[in-house]
Amino acid sequence: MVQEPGWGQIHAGRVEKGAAMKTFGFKIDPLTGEDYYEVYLRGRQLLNDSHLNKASAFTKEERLSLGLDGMLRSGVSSLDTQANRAYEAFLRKPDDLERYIYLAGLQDRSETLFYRLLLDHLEEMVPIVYTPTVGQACMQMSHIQRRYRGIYITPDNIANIDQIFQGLSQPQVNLIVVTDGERILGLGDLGSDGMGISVGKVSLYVAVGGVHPAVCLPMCLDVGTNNPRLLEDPLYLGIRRPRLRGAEYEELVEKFILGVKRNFPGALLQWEDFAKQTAFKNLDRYRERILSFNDDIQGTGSTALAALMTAMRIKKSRFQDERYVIVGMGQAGTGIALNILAMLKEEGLSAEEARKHIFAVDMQGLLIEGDPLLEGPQEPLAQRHEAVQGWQLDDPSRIGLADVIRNAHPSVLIGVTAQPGLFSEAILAETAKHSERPIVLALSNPTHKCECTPEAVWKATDGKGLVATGSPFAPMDWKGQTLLASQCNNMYIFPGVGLGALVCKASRVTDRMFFAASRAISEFVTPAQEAMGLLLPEMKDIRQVSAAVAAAVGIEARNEGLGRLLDDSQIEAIISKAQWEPKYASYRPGTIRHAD
Ligand SMILES: O=C([O-])CC(=O)C(=O)O
Ligand SMILES: [Mg+2]
Repeated sequence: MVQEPGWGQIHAGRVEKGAAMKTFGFKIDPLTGEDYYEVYLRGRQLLNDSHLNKASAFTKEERLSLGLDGMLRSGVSSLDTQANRAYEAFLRKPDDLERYIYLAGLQDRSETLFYRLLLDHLEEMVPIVYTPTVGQACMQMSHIQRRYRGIYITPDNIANIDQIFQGLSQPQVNLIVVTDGERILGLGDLGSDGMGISVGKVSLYVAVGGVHPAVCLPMCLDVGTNNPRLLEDPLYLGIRRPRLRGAEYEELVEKFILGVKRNFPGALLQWEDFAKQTAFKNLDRYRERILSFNDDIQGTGSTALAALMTAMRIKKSRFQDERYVIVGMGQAGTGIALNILAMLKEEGLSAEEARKHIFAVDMQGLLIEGDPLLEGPQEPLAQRHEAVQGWQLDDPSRIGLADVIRNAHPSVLIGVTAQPGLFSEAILAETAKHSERPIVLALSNPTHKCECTPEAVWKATDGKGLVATGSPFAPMDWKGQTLLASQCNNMYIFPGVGLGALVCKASRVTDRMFFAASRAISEFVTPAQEAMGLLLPEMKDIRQVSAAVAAAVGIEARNEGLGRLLDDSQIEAIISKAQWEPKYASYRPGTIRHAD
């Protein structure tokens, strides 16, 4: 008789001493070399496990050997047929939020089927499980919550972090995406409703990067919220109190990091959607102590760098031939500006020379040395007083964007402000006066927050401007030619960086690895795509782009002495083998083992 483990048995039935029972293990048959999963669940529990459930795709043999007889309708569907059935259901949903809820439900039922469907309809579904609909879902998460996914750490349970991690049933954890929900996309503090963003990023790690879904863990540090809408909402499911701050917050983060290191040594941690100050502090404090990076600072910064690299190639110019204005010194703006600074230095400019090329504008106007509002990472981006002497200003108390355009003649405009229309007709016309082929990155999301449309740039520059935007825009015909604007989103970077760092066992994620990733992305853009104005690859190629990014990261890790010592072709081969494809593994019933 097949034994179905009950609760007590699950906790007593430990595969390793001190660990909860795993639901399955990755195995290879030594005789045949076949890969298979040794499955420890039976019957209804197997059907309820999203990593293992095949539903109608369980074969007749599996139904008998895994205690499923009678629990399924007799028809056996292939994964493709299941995906067709699921697509029909998806299309029946009336709006994007309902489509999100449907896909979340599907992911809870069968990860393999969810990822098959997502990969088959990537361009249609990425905007649902990810930006922009994931934002809408996070706004209402306590109202649409279905099954829980991932792990919530709170001030009340941080002391039990080891038990919590050891209670996970997945076979291993290699990748963690964590948020504290304080700055979700451009939507502000969403408390632990922000878990949706960790879940969405993990979905892209799997679909786009090819990381195995059973080794990923979305996490949320629920440390309260300062959002009155949530605090007053009777349905809100997070901790109902103001955010933990200062030493208490830092202590919790420290215990969290130590918990991750103790339980999952070698795992990669992605910081996601923290508020700016916390984001920089955590990155700085932990990047040498744990394999980690910040997606909003480094990920977005590197995607923008890739777009700029392509633009330079199209223009046949170097970074030092351009002058840059970056408006909005949040995480993305600062990350982009620091990357440009690094490229200028790589081209041989001194820090002082490089500084002269960058005009960073925030709330207070152009950043100038000595400004008491300057934050740590912004110091090398502030202009010297001499650089702006003699400028003609609209208002002598503040140097605004229009002043910078008129006096400094920048050829690259980067907006990360969430101020729609900031790059007005007048701004674009003035820019075009001094630069025949300006580069404009209007990165604010969603669409209605964009600093300008691609069309406005092409109108101001007679179709010569090079544009990328945060949200997707339709192509445009310009004098018989099709012009395109790329979507500049960190999804081009993080899945590949994560895959490369993990597979090549990097001990840290360095800035040079991000540069290598940016180069790999830019090199993926073909001359034909460049001719249409694309600065980044097309979404349909994103899985191969992620493999190229992963290989570039692995090679750079090796070169820096931080990763596996393999030659380039070996690295490419292990990356391509590592990319998980959504298809059903074969299962063999394993014996449920008990702790001694
Ligand atoms: O998730 C995205 O689309 C980009 C991102 O990291 C953010 O806006 O915070
Ligand atoms: Mg983010």
